[in-house]
Parts: sequence; structure tokens; C-alpha cells
Amino acid sequence: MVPPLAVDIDGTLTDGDGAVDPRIFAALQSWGAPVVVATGKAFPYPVALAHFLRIERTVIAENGGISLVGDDLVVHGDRTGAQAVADAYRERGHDLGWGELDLTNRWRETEVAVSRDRPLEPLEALAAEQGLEVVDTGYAYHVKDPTISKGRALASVADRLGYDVTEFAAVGDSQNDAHMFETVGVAYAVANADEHASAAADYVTDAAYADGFLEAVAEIEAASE
Ligand SMILES: O=C(O)COP(=O)(O)O
Ligand SMILES: [Mg+2]
Repeated sequence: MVPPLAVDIDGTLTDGDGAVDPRIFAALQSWGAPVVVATGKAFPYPVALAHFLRIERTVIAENGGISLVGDDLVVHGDRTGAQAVADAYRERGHDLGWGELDLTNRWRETEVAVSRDRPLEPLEALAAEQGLEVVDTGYAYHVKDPTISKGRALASVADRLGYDVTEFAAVGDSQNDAHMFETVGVAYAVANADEHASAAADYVTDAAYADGFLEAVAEIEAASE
């Protein structure tokens, strides 16, 4: 019996260009236990992925700021502090880097993401003034509540699914997966992972990106036989 699986999106289910690799579809659709898509992206992204893959709508978004188990939605926190940081950052002449539509932040409820080509030092200083942190996922800088994490949200989701979080396996690639890795039973970092994720993982795959994910799930399955 395979364990329940928590899986990151960017850098894990994607290729090096950030496109979801279609080879992961069957792996998620055929997994013999619950799958939790756990991402730093805004809530609509993992919901859409689950919808179009026709897998259970069991997702974590915004680095743990939002969790959904079926119709049970929990928002952990709010965006007030992060928005104050974004406003002060703009007042210093730095936009968030996503253009007018800002689809990266349009639907965020608990944090704000800033493009990695924007200055980090003033962002970190402004976040610290609000008691917030800046997490670099390799895809964006996230201004967030330091007490919120994918790991903390996964413990809540596991409980709502009737599992202990230590029964989970997890696969991911960056700093925003590290606490989740320390929370689950077994954690795999893909070869392209940053030093935070690699250090927190039990294993690092030989292959990168979606190839690394497929390698990890094959090993998790083999270990469960
Ligand atoms: O949105 C990001 O910055 C990273 O997203 P991820 O947690 O799915 O890798
Ligand atoms: Mg990632």
C-alpha cells in the first residue's frame, strides 16, 4: 500500500521551463492513496490542476496559507501585513514585477509574491518591520507569515483526511518545502532542489524536475511493496 503523497508543483511536476510535464498526470491519477498538491502558488492554480486531472481536490496553496479538502476550505491568516509591505515597497519605487494584471497576486489571500528580478534587501527589511519573512522558492519571493508553512498546513490536511502527517511521503524542490519535508515520514528533493530542500530531505533524486518526481514516486512505490 503506497503512502499518501504531498507534492510540490513548480520545479517538481514541471520541466526546466516551468511547464507541467504531462508524464506526471498518470502518476498522480493512479496513485493508490490520497494526493495533496502543495504549492506556493495562488489557490486557483492547484485547484485547476486537480480539476483537469480529475483527482481529488485536496490542495495546499500560498505556502500553506490556504488548504482545501474537498469542500472544507481553511484560510490560515490574511494578507494585511503582506499588502502593507507591498504598498511600502511600491512607495520606494519598486513594483512587484508582474505587470498591470498581476495574475500572480490577484487571487492571493494570505501573502504577496514578488518577482525575483526585483531588489530583495528592501523587501526583506520591510517584511521584518511587519514581523513577516521573505521566502525564495526559485520562482518568486514570497512575503508571508513565518508561522505559516506547507508543513503546518499538511498536518491539518492529514488530520482532515484521517491520517497522521508522518504517514505521508513528500516530493519538492525548494526552501518552501523544507518544513514539509521535516514533517512527513519520507521526503524526496529532486536534483534541481535548492540547499534548504536538499538538506531537509531524506533522499535527493538523481534526475531533475519531473524526471526526479517520477524517480521518487517509483522509489516510494517500491519501498511500499
Ligand atoms: O509559486 C512559487 O513561487 C513556487 O511554487 P511551488 O511551491 O509550487 O514550487
Ligand atoms: Mg517548488
